[in-house]
Amino acid sequence: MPSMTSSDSAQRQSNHNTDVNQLKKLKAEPFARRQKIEQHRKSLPIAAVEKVLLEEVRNNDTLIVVGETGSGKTTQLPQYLNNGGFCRNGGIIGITQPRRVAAITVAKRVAEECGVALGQQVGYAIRFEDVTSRSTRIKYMTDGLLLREALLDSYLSKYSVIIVDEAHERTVHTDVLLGLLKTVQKTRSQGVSDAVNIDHREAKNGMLLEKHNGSEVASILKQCRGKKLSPLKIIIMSASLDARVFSEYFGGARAVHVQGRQYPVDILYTRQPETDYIDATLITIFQIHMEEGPGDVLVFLTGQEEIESVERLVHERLPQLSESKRKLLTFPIFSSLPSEKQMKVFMPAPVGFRKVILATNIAETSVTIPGIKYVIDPGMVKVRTYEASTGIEPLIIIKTSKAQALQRSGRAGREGPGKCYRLYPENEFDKLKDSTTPEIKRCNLSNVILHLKALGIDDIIGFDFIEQPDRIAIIKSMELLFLLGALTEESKLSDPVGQKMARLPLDPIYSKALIIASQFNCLEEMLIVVAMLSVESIFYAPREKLEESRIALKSFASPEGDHLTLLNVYRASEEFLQKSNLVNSKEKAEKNLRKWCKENFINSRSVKHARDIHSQIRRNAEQMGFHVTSCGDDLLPLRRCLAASFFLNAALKQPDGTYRALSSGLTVQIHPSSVLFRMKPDCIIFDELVRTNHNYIRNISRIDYLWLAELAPQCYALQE
Ligand SMILES: Nc1ncnc2c1ncn2[C@@H]1O[C@H](COP(=O)(O)OP(=O)(O)OP(=O)(O)O)[C@@H](O)[C@H]1O
Repeated sequence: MPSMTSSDSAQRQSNHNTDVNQLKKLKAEPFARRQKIEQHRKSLPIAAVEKVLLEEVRNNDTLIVVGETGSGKTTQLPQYLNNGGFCRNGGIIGITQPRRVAAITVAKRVAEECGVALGQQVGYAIRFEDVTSRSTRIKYMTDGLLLREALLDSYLSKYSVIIVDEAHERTVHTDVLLGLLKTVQKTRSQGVSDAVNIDHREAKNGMLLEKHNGSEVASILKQCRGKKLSPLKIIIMSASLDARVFSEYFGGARAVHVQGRQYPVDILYTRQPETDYIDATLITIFQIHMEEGPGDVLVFLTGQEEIESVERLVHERLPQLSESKRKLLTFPIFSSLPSEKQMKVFMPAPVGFRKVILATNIAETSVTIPGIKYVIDPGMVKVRTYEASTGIEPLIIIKTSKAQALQRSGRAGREGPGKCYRLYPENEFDKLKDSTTPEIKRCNLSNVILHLKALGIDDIIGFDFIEQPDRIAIIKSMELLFLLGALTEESKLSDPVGQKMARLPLDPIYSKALIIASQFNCLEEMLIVVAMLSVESIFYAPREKLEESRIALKSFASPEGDHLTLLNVYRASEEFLQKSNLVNSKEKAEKNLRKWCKENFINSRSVKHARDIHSQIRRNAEQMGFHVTSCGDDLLPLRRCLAASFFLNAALKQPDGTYRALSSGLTVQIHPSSVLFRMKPDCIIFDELVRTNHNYIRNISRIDYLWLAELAPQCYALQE
């Protein structure tokens, strides 16, 4: 054993001191952080009315809470309710958000505030991802997810309180959820009071529940007994809500206003309207960067393309600045970006750097992005619309509503005073619509109808929507469901096709594809195709390496089209990962896969996302009793199966090389990203139609024209 010299000993001593100090620091850090969080919580405007709010919820079954952005509604109210005893008897407080990113980030924040691990007392659930456990009491989720839960438990019996957050957004899911919650609340309180009465009588007469008239009451009562159903409390929440509409809908429900915002936000307008808002955005980014103090910038743009072009322009101009001023980093965030990549915007910028986040309206509500002090709002937003006559859903760019403008400015001023640059004159703001047209009035309703039917609500036109959707849109969507075999001629959910389609968390056409694939013995392949179609941008082609990326794509390309190409990519990536796993640790294998993807111009995050979706839908399919079998090397059944499910998106080549979509009669063109762009087969099916300056169709497969009449006789007949 080496002898210890005095200097060694001194070294050891100093090491020991460092260790102790580090330990102390480690222990002190969370403590200091917790103290800071506690102080922050107390300083929020909502903290002053905690007791009042609890009283209001106790006294009212439905409550509308309006409070300025950043006042603490989303993060605090669920915690108050939990501490106030609303989770007694195992009840859960569910909070719905219109967007995944909000559900995830808010849950993380609240778990931290509560000092618990995410997924324990505080968790979240979004489609394809459930981070909750038996001990979860505060659960953030998307509104769509709660709707799906209602299919399995129509009384939403595990929830004692449901908070519908950001209700002003009026997404189609929010609107359907409101109608559903209204019914559930009524049934549950009826059930509970009946249960009390009957229990009382039962005790007196020794009568058995089963003898009671009315099978519905009896079944509710069974649930009430088994699960101790309590009345459901509903809270509707937003910063920019017309409380009157919601109050009337819930029979005169009480509305409370939480006064005060945490920090002031200075709103600046332009003097003149801007002719080119992208250019104005760029100028404002650099103006802030050159003239304003520290703080990150959040820019609202309309979509991925705009975001990528602004990002490119920023990087082109950056080298023109002096070296010390080049410390500016850009981060994109849009909905088709995988969650892990979206989360990058929440990481602090390196010291000395300014972060510029280029976002769609995904970052508009509920989220707090640390460091944001400046918001740039050009006042535009991209929305999906629905043309019932052609059945297409074009995306158009329109002006935001006042409610959206307020939400956007509310993203500054969350950690300190902020500034919002609206790139239009002040008098333009006054002309904006108060709120956005509810999505239910401008979308394809087939999913909604399928869902309501599965919940046992057959009379769609008579359903108590907060605002009635267009009758023609309802009829068109029912027609689509009928042609897919989901509805019977009496407009009932068909058994088993419609029932199965409603249970799968997918668009009706994708669900249909899985159902047929299980009959065609190619479900294994179709699960992969559907998972790959559910993510965006599998391939990327950087401008400077266009030729290389084209060559890479060729090695996966199938002459039959994009669906089989996607299958090839998925399989090749799986094969690579499996081989790599044999000789490497899991982390190393994943790292190698990322490298492989990069070399092949494949978006590794999209492939990972597709893998996650694949395992989730495969689980769903197995739980539903589907047999997951493969068609092997002969992919003909898969192609026939695509024709049998996507038949409503069939198109025929015309002499000039464009296509005619058979169901809408529209002239469409193959998108340049398709492997069939040059081949142009005679008859094809496509996955989606995107309207830009052309009607582009994407994700296309070659089919045989005769298959249409054979596999979709309800739609097509052979001409004599
Ligand atoms: N992830 C986070 N990181 C840091 N601070 C946060 C985070 N989430 C919330 N906060 C802080 O808590 C405050 C209250 O946030 P909360 O989301 O509860 O407000 P809100 O009233 O629901 O606002 P909004 O209507 O904009 O959703 C924010 O202003 C911010 O200071």
